[in-house]
Amino acid sequence: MRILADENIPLVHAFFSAFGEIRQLPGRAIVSGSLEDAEVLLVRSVTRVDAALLEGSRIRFVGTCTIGTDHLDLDYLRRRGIAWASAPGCNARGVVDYVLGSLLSLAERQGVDLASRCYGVIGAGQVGGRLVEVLRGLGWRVLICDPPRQALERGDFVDLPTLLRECDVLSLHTPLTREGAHPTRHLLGREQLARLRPGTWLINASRGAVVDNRALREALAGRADLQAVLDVWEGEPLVDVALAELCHIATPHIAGYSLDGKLRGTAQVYRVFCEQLGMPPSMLLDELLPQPWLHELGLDGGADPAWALATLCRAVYDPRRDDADFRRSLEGDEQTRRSAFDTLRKHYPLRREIDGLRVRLSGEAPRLRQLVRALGAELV
Ligand SMILES: NC(=O)c1ccc[n+]([C@@H]2O[C@H](COP(=O)([O-])OP(=O)(O)OC[C@H]3O[C@@H](n4cnc5c(N)ncnc54)[C@H](O)[C@@H]3O)[C@@H](O)[C@H]2O)c1
Ligand SMILES: O=C(O)[C@H](O)[C@H](O)COP(=O)(O)O
Repeated sequence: MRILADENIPLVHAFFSAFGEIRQLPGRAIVSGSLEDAEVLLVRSVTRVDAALLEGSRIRFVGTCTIGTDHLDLDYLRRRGIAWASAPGCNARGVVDYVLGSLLSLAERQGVDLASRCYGVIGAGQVGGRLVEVLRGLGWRVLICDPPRQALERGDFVDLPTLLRECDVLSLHTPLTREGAHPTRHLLGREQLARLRPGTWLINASRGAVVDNRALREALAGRADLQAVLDVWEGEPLVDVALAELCHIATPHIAGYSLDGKLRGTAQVYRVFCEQLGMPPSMLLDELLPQPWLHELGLDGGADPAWALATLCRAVYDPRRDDADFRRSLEGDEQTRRSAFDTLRKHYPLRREIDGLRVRLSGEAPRLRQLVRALGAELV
């Protein structure tokens, strides 16, 4: 069996070499002429998988080691009887860590108490749902807008206008969709952005086009009170530099780039592939994941909770590091900037997730215990 894989899929050899010969290419270089006689295609989000790529090929399985599937033409795959798999939830925790790090940075810059803000989560699936749990676990006020879930469940949901009216922080976690009852392309357009409360913080770590980037640039340029954190951009890998410069944090689509999340993505697709072949999976992710370099941390029970929150989150990840690297790459001509975007992602530094952290607390410290639990770290 011949397998063609994006070169940025970690451990692809460990998981897939037993099935056949693996050839690797940069994701953007996977085009129709490069498939040759491959039967299995393993991609990440930068490869558009549709008729233009697959027509006339021998591909019979497509695996994307990502949560998002907007780069796959699923109707075409179904029509052609091509089996496919994605990796639901694989890097959700990494995105939550990114959002927490961004909130800490915004709070520090603006001298704001995070507990005093009202949070609006738009899209409460694997990522947004976990974020809601963490924020509510910290005792903060959270409103959720998720019309598809609202239509199916009886629950505590609000519509988008209510969310825009009530919330000081908006965090977007929807897929990018253009059709259906609740399309998300330009979900936040000029009209919605004009309705943001004074001092709103807007975080987008979903897909660039969920927010109208041009309208956002104009809104940020016209209102100094708004703050934006953007990990995803319309037109990636080319980014609107003026928009990036107006953002509090700007990063090259790395919110979910924890090592754990990336490896989970490979492992999840591997498991579906084994199922397709009717074979029991023999590789276990836990045996391949290295120990985190920081796996235990001690906190005094008398520590200030706000300080403890920042210390625990930043012990694992601080998005200001990625923001600084990205800003240095926003120079040069278009081609230079496109390739800098991809290079930063290809050589992304090692990062782990907060739920791999063990925290030793001295004394009773009920508030700190609640905080550690809310973050998903383990109390020892
Ligand atoms: N920046 C990154 O690194 C990164 C990492 C992971 C995922 N993502 C993106 O985040 C998206 C969400 O990931 P997930 O794992 O939570 O997906 P998910 O499918 O588990 O959840 C998406 C949620 O959005 C809701 N939704 C759909 N349309 C909506 C609308 N119009 N308004 C409000 N809610 C709506 C769905 O009902 C669902 O609950 C992915 O599709 C992907 O594009 C980005
Ligand atoms: O959908 C996802 O899982 C994320 O957006 C993922 O982190 C994208 O990373 P890429 O596939 O572009 O490497």
